[in-house]
Amino acid sequence: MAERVEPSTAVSVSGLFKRYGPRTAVAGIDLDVGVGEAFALLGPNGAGKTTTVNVCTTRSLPSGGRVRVAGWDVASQGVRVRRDIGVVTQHNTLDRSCSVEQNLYLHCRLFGMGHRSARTRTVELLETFRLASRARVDPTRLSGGMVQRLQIARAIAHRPRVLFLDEPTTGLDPQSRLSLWEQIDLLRREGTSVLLTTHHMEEAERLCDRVAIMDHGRVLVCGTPDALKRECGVDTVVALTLADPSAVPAARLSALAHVRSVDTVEGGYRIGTTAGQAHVAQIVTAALDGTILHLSVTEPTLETVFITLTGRELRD
Ligand SMILES: Nc1ncnc2c1ncn2[C@@H]1O[C@H](COP(=O)(O)OP(=O)(O)OP(=O)(O)O)[C@@H](O)[C@H]1O
Repeated sequence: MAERVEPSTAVSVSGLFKRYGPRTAVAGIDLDVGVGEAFALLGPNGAGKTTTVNVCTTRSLPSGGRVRVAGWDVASQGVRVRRDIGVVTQHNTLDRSCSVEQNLYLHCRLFGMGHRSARTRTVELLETFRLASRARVDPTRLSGGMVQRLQIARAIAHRPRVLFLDEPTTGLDPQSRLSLWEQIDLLRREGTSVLLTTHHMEEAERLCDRVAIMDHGRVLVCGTPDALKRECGVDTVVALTLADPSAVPAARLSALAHVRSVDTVEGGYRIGTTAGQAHVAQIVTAALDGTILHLSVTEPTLETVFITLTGRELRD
């Protein structure tokens, strides 16, 4: 009988390294996802998010470190891990030779359910994921949003303890994204632990209790979205679009009191300040030479946190 540690965490990653030949994809990370928690790995392309998920879901072996999922060790207890997880990868892995309902039914049978329970579960999932009217159609005839709903429905059909979602809404239109977020909320309320990867900061913030920001195979920071934003040292972000940005040197803005960061963006600057909105006027005055076309004053986001940490934008 394989040894199992009753998990206090859904996912426990300790000193994980993953190398592909000379390339280090994950450079020694530590993470814990609590039972019932929704956790996001947020970062740009190539940060190491998918590699981390691949190790957690036993698709690839760690080069170093230890990973436990639902209490099982991914390297030595892979079969046990696989029974306790649901996985939605970045690719459409639906069986195109089967109908929508058969994709669900066969998954249930593969995970050991009898005919009757598999039928009942299939009907329940079709209803929950609003796919009942498409039950008999071929998955190639579904919209992108429906494909993702079906992939999630299938991933949770056997009631896994931990659900892994790799970029679940990439490529979806805003309405389908919102609808998928509602489905993920539902799973959360039912107590499923969720680890999702995304490069979409609103998604991380909207869906997850905690976020780890990754870059170049490392975790830069980890915490609740509110804590990360508080700790980034910026409380107001002023975005300026100028007719002539060259007339306003970045150094002039950086030299202003309470300005913490100045990033050059297309057509202007994004300025992080530490003095609330009280000092926006001094920024406006300093930028008048460039003729201001647009000005916005917002609170920091996870994007601000990423920029503060790396000097780069999260989006490509
Ligand atoms: N099978 C592989 N062989 C070689 N290098 C790989 C392999 N898989 C990933 N990498 C490299 O490891 C690094 C991390 O990739 P990974 O896919 O984990 O990043 P990511 O954050 O998930 O980004 P994306 O959103 O683009 O998938 C990248 O430099 C990538 O090229």
